[in-house]
Amino acid sequence: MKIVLLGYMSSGKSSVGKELAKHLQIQFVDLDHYIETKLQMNISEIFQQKGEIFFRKIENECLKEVLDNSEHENLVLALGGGTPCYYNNMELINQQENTTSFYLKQNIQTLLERLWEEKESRPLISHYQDLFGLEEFIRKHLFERQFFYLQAKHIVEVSNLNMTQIIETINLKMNNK
Ligand SMILES: Nc1ncnc2c1ncn2[C@@H]1O[C@H](COP(=O)(O)OP(=O)(O)O)[C@@H](O)[C@H]1O
Ligand SMILES: O=C(O)C1=C[C@@H](OP(=O)(O)O)[C@@H](O)[C@H](O)C1
Ligand SMILES: [Mg+2]
Repeated sequence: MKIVLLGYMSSGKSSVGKELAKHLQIQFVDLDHYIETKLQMNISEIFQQKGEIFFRKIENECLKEVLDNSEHENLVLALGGGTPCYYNNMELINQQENTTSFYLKQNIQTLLERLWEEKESRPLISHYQDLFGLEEFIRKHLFERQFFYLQAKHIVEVSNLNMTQIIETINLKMNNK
């Protein structure tokens, strides 16, 4: 079984993915980390030196590579926040056999607090100098992206859940289907 986690920046995809894979004792791949290893550059360097269009192309290629790799039969895959919104990435995920997807739906306030603390590592928002500007961006961006996120097979409202509860909820939803 392949489990794909998607959602907005800082919704918890990478952290939940790592814990979920540990819990299920299966392999974990973080798509951003996979790209960084492949290119020997971090995400910020890729955006700065190669641009976002290049990043989206590599992201699409790496997604296909991970999904098609027969060594990754059982896998938790954490996407980047933008992965579902480019190319036919959601179609690739939803058409993949033995694969299910979860949208980690987080509230704006938590996203804002986390992203304000961690904006330096995220090139799309690193230039924001005030909270109001960042909040306005997140609201508009999430509104645009939600269309793609809602194509996930399952939605997990993570706002009021701790890590253990998120993992429990994912397991429950997976076993009911
Ligand atoms: N369930 C959680 N409870 C508290 N903090 C969390 C939780 N999930 C993620 N975080 C924190 O939120 C930040 C963003 O998480 P991360 O996993 O990097 O999100 P994403 O991969 O979706 O961008 C990190 O600082 C992480 O420690
Ligand atoms: O939302 C996005 O477009 C991005 C999200 C990031 O991943 P996280 O969602 O893990 O921060 C990373 O892929 C890149 O900075 C672009
Ligand atoms: Mg991440």
